[in-house]
Amino acid sequence: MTQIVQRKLLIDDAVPYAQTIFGHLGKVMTLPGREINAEAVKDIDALIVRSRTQVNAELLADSKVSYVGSTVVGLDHIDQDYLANTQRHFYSAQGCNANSVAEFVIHALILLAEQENFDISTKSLGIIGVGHVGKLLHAKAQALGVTCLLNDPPRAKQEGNQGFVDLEHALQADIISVHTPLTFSGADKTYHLINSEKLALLNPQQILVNAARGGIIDEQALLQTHLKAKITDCWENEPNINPELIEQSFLVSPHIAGHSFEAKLAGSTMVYHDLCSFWNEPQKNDWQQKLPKIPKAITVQNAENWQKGLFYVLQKTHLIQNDDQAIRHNPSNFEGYRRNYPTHHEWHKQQVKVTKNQKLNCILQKLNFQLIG
Ligand SMILES: NC(=O)c1ccc[n+]([C@@H]2O[C@H](COP(=O)([O-])OP(=O)(O)OC[C@H]3O[C@@H](n4cnc5c(N)ncnc54)[C@H](O)[C@@H]3O)[C@@H](O)[C@H]2O)c1
Ligand SMILES: O=C(O)[C@H](O)[C@H](O)COP(=O)(O)O
Repeated sequence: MTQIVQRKLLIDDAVPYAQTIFGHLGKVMTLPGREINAEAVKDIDALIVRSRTQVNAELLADSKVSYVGSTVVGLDHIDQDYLANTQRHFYSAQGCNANSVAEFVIHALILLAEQENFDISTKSLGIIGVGHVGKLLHAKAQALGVTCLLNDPPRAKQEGNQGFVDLEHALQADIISVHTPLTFSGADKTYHLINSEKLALLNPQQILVNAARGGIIDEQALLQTHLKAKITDCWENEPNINPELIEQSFLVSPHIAGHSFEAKLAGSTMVYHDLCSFWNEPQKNDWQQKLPKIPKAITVQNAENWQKGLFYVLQKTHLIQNDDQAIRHNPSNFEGYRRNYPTHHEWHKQQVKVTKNQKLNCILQKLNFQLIG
């Protein structure tokens, strides 16, 4: 009689619904991403990580892992050459959290606009890196009437310069938001892309957002740069973040821009589908019926203007100030807060009932809210 050997999966315990989604494929074990080590993966067939596990020879050399899935987008923690050279299958959920990040950036900017009393539609936005996140941010910013300057040399080389500007030009925008990967080599490497020389081009009226990766902006140089506002979701040396940058930032958060419920679930689902096909197993999607219901509708009444109405709606979907407060006075809470991050939903899941303000209706529609009655 042939004995069926059950496959073993080790999954970062921050992957939502790990057991529910992957359970039928084998024995599921979970560990915090930072605790996944060579000993833990020795006997594992499929390793599924987020961003906190360094996946390289040191981790995998003594293991039988043949499949590595990443339910996030950044690749700076994965030695892809090693995986390819050792014939290990690798898949990452590219694009899974792009909408979450784009929504986070727009929300942060509307919060700033309301607190500083300016009209966002009068501002220009320089988007550095126009991939999954950058494209969605561009579309949402355009919906608000914001003029965008797009910088993406790798795309410009492939597609032609039309529609793109160089970095120095993009850095002239009122607001600059960085959305490149963190890379350390090649013609377009991004490590300290925004260095002291580039920061010296900025003036005290500009706003700089980093929801991409710590290290793309030179943090030491940033600390010497006076700006209207710094919005910091990604940091050098996470989770040991720089208290001075906290103090200097208008809004801080513990690397959660991509942490909407839908984004996390999309990451898990994309890896699950890939693993099913790698193991030639049929997909089971019945777990989707167990997901939480859509949040209740938001009603906007008598908004003074479209920006105030939009701000009201955004705050009902997600109080991003809570993310700030969670670490501002207690930076050691960085990792704990993001690991137990409160659920919030993306705008396309949210019903909104608006009265009278046609412009607000139109903008909410362009931002993919569900307008009712
Ligand atoms: N804060 C978060 O929670 C969060 C969530 C998702 C992604 N991220 C980070 O954001 C990055 C972007 O995500 P994405 O899904 O848009 O990735 P993507 O690969 O779809 O897009 C990245 C874009 O950056 C461009 N690029 C590369 N080098 C560049 C350079 N030197 N200058 C300008 N552009 C350059 C690429 O050509 C590409 O178009 C990820 O690599 C990840 O590190 C952070
Ligand atoms: O790279 C990404 O996709 C994002 O930065 C993502 O939010 C990181 O996820 P983490 O494992 O750190 O929660």
